[in-house]
Amino acid sequence: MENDAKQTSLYERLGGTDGITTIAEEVIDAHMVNPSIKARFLPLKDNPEHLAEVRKHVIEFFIMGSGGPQQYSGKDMHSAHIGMNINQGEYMSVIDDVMSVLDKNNIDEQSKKDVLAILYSLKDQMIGV
Ligand code: HEM
Repeated sequence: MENDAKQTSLYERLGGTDGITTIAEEVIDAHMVNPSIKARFLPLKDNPEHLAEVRKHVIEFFIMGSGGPQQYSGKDMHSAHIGMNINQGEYMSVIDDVMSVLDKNNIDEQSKKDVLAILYSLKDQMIGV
């Protein structure tokens, strides 16, 4: 019973801090080469300090959002994406990249569904804002 998926936090199922750090890094790397959204992310490479900060925030966000022991120190999702006028297609591309990286890291189906539900719940904070 203790090892039942429902008893294990999403944070643990994603591999804890080390696993989530890898996942978050790979998601950002995937965005940088995804033809539909790379134009949004490639400019971050011009400012490595800022990119390092964004990477740190994305890692913290995943850890905190999955129930792990991490305070998120970045902007709220509306403030982080305001003025970008992100559309549905771009939002789906981000989700696609996340799901591919979860597959690559052998994350189970239930955990993928849990991540999808969290990302979906944030949709209105970043689309068209
Ligand atoms: C559910 C989906 C998403 C989540 C959870 C998410 C999460 C985040 C987080 C945590 C940050 C860091 C904020 C900070 O440093 O304070 C960030 C930044 C950013 N996001 Fe998203 N994001 C999502 C969707 C998108 C989409 C669809 C796009 C555009 C295609 C996008 C483009 C960006 C960019 C360009 C930045 C860097 C902003 C900056 O330079 O400060 N995000 N996102």
